[in-house]
Amino acid sequence: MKKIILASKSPRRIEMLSKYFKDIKVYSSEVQEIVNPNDKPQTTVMKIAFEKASAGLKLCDEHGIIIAADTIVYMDEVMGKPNNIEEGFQMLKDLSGKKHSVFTGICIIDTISNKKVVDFEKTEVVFNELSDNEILKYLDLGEYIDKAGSYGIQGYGELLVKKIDGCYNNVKGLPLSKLNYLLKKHFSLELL
Ligand SMILES: Cc1cn([C@H]2C[C@H](O)[C@@H](COP(=O)(O)OP(=O)(O)OP(=O)(O)O)O2)c(=O)[nH]c1=O
Repeated sequence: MKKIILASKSPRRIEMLSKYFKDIKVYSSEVQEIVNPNDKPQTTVMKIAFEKASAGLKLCDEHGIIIAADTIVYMDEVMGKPNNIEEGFQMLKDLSGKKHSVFTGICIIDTISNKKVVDFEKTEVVFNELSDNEILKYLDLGEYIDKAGSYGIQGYGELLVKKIDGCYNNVKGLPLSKLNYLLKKHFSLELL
């Protein structure tokens, strides 16, 4: 069994992957997440996931399957992680009562064969109408800080969400079904 190497510091990604692979190796790949406004959102997340996996490849000193991902919220423009509470407030105000898309790019690299696969998943999310007071109460909980679009669907952010169409884990940052599909198809490996 090949070693699974996760090039991500995201606690959600570590937890989701650890459920299926007992002994994963984690490398925190610090890459500058550059967004070209002319790129489609799926191109943006695939490019960044590729950069993260490539940074992981440079850092790691053992062979295995490197997995990296990048998640953005998209509504007319890319929403990454907020830099401060004011940005968090503005993002949630913009998302209030509307539909947006969450894109996650995945990159998988086999360090021995050097095979590289990049793909993405998209989930549509509809938000409830949020009053300013509700937004402020949510921000006060602090969970917005390290999340694209300033919310976490897996946390108190569940109360902001009216409905979703697509993969739930994709919104959390790692579309496990798509990952399983890609591992099976390209690397003869599967989660179960
Ligand atoms: C929309 C949404 C995002 N997120 C998270 C998933 C991602 O971790 C994060 C977006 O940031 P990313 O840049 O994708 O990832 P990261 O910085 O957390 O980790 P790394 O670069 O080391 O891999 O937002 C949630 O946890 N829940 C949600 O509902």
